[in-house]
Amino acid sequence: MQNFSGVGVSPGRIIGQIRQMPKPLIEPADGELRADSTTLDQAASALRLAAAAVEADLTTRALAAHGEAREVLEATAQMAVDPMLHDAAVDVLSQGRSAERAIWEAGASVAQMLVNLGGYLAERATDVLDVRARIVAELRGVAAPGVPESATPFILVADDLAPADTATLDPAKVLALLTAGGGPQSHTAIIARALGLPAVVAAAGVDELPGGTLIYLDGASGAITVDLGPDEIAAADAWARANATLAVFDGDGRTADGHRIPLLANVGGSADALAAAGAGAQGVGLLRTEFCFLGRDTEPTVAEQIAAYRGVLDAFPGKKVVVRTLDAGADKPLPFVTDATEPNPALGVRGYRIVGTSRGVLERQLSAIAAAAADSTADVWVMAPMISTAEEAGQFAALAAAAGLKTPGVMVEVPSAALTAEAILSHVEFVSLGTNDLTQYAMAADRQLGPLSGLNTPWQPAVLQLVRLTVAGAQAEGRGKSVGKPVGVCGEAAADPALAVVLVGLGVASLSMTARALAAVAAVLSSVTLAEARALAQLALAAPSADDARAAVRARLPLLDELGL
Ligand SMILES: C=C(OP(=O)(O)O)C(=O)O
Ligand SMILES: [Mg+2]
Repeated sequence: MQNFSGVGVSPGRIIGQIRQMPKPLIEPADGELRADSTTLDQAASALRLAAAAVEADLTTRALAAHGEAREVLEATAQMAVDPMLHDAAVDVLSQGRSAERAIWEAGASVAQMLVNLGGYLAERATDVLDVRARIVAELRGVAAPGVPESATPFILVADDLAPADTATLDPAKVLALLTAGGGPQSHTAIIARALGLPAVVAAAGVDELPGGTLIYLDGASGAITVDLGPDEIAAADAWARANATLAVFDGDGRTADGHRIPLLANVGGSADALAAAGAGAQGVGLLRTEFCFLGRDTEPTVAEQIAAYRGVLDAFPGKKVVVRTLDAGADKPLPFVTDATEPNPALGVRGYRIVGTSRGVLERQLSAIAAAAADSTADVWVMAPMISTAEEAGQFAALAAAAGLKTPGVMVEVPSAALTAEAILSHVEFVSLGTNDLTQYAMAADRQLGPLSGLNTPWQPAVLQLVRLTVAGAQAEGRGKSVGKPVGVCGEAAADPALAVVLVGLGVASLSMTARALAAVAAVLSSVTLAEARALAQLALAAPSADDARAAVRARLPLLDELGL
């Protein structure tokens, strides 16, 4: 059978059987009619049988689950045989519609009714829609939507994974992720790194592989091998051994000659923060506050915000925590601030820009951050996303000061900010490079698109130059002062151990990443002196292409191969 190649986005070499994520269910056509040969009674009983099968399946899964997951599955199982849903479907059936169309329409009207009732019941609307899709799949004899069930661990293969799919992944069951679509900064890639799962994206054709196929996946090189030999078995064994040594970070990021580089964590809420603290993170370099409120239709109250931020601060007493104000828009829309009709959301009202369109939201958020900080021993820094000009940085600093926050900073994730870093830093205390967006905007390549993954890498010469210019801007701003203002990195580039060394060589003062990457980055960083890191940075800057830069640096970091990174 043919081998495949994609873009490696989360390292790890693994052999396992694949399970295909079912294709998204297609809605039964509006007006789809029942076959003439099927009576109303026959259609109603087919519907009842399909619903009972869905109930049985969900109940079996509930029995194997624990805690909250069990309760959710039990409740969803009951929903499958809910008499109100069934009666509504029979009503539609009696108008001559097919069983699939009947349950589809009945599910929509029951879900709408729950939404109208509001509160807890409104939250059940998604369960009804999930159950309706499962019943349609059962009636059609195709696999139910969602992550497939399996008694044994497997490599999950999909076209691409949505945030809702990745949220239900069980890391004990899923060995690795492999997608035909998606890009290096897509949700699949970010979640894989956060869960520590090896992953390859943009491997065209893998979604056609038969379920159960045994494959070898290399999450660093992007290679997928279907014809396994002794080399693949040895590589997977070596990775399993090396991975065990990469499980611990001693909480002190430094180069071989003892130059300290704090290694911080990117988190989306208190659960992440607790895990990051457990993994030795020296603080939080990026709290993505929008992740605390994804899916909310309304602005969280100040009290709700204080509680969410306090949960993160409490995990890091006495340590630095950089709280980023809402970065809503583009790939992270929040209905209460995002205009869903924007023609070009990545270039739209995103991040800090909501200050001009959603009056008071930023001010209320800053006051919530200040209140949470006042109650905490954490060293709270506050940072604005999507800053394009020095004026915006100045306005943000003024708003932060008005809220009583002392350490304002901004992200450098738009090329204009990198080019004007000196002026920006005259207004704020620090900057943090968001290499995910900086790459997307420098290369004019949507960060979510697999076909553009060659452009969309922070190894691109243009992106490395923008990092260099940002550091140069900070140095110019600090000239004549006893201490300069720090430039950190909180984009995914910091989680790539080879690139982390280059960033340090370019003059970056701290690195923030998914907690899972801390140990690997710390190990590789401590294998080079600062002078060696600087030499590697020069090598990368001099390379004619992203691939050349990566290959030249990797060739001089033998530890990467030894550790399977
Ligand atoms: C860290 C970044 O922000 P986000 O990924 O949340 O857009 C970035 O753009 O690099
Ligand atoms: Mg960003």
